[in-house]
Amino acid sequence: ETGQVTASPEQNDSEYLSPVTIGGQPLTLDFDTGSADLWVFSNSLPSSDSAGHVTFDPSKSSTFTPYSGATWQIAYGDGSSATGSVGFDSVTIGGVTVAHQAVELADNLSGAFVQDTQNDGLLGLGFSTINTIQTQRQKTFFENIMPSLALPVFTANLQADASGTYTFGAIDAAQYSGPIHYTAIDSSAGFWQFPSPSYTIGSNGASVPCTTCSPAIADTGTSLVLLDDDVVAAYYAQVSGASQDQSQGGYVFPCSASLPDFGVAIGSGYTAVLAGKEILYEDLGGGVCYGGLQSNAGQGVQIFGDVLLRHFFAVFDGGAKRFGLAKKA
Ligand SMILES: N[C@H]1[C@H](O)[C@@H](Sc2ccccc2)[C@@H]2OC[C@H]1O2
Repeated sequence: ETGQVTASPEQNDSEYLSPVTIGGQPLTLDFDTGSADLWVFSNSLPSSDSAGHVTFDPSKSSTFTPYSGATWQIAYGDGSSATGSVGFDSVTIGGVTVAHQAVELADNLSGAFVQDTQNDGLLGLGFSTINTIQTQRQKTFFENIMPSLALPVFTANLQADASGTYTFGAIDAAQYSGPIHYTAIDSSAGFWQFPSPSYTIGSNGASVPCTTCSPAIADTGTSLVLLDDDVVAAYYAQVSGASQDQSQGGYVFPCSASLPDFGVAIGSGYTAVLAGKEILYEDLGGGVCYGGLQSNAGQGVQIFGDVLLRHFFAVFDGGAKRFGLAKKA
């Protein structure tokens, strides 16, 4: 079987939200290849937290079964966090159903989630080695559905400022052109992780070997591209007027600045290049713009988020444990 759903951008393409049905209840979730928990706003949240969100009410689902005693607690790379209880229910995405999916019900959330009222929760598409359910971690939607899919894959075709697509079980030839450039992934840390041993700056920029560069992860739930400090410093050294602005939390530059192209190695065989203009992430006003490339604050991993992914067709191959990028159709 195969399934397909829309991926709708929030402001600045900061995240993408997709329709999911849980126990017959429609919710809008943020599909996140950088985590492995499926959690939803639930009616057990204080109304001050759930105001503006759609909440899942297990008592209204005829197929929900509590997982008594199980709990979960997650802390994300951006400092957000959530905790709660667990049950099992039927989860359908684009016509594809897992009958007995672990569904995590939030009963406590950090502010960023509360304020993000279009977002009713997250659907983790990472590897369940990092699922936070205790005392027994549970599988992701993709891991559960994989054996039933025509192909053990899902693809992300996110768009810049437009509605895109997640597809499960097929690599839709209508969505890309030319070859898909694959790299093997190492899932041992729970991510779609691969080496990124070089980068390029400028059109026809020479490839700069970076043997000490941190490995990269493909993370649909991260807005920006977060790079090792020396890489991001090398880029903005080529942008006149660029500076690190503590109050804005990163590199800013004059909106009129000329931005060089930037390419990152996807494994050792392919460099994904972003045009300079695609590096302008947000106009902060007053002629100051915020960059889509920022520091990973020494996290030891480079995070290739939506600023990169929205310019490519991305293949997450759970069968062959590989990640691939292609040009969009
Ligand atoms: N994988 C990512 C995850 O999806 C988000 S969680 C999130 C927080 C607030 C609003 C929306 C989502 C967080 O930022 C980077 C990393 O952690």
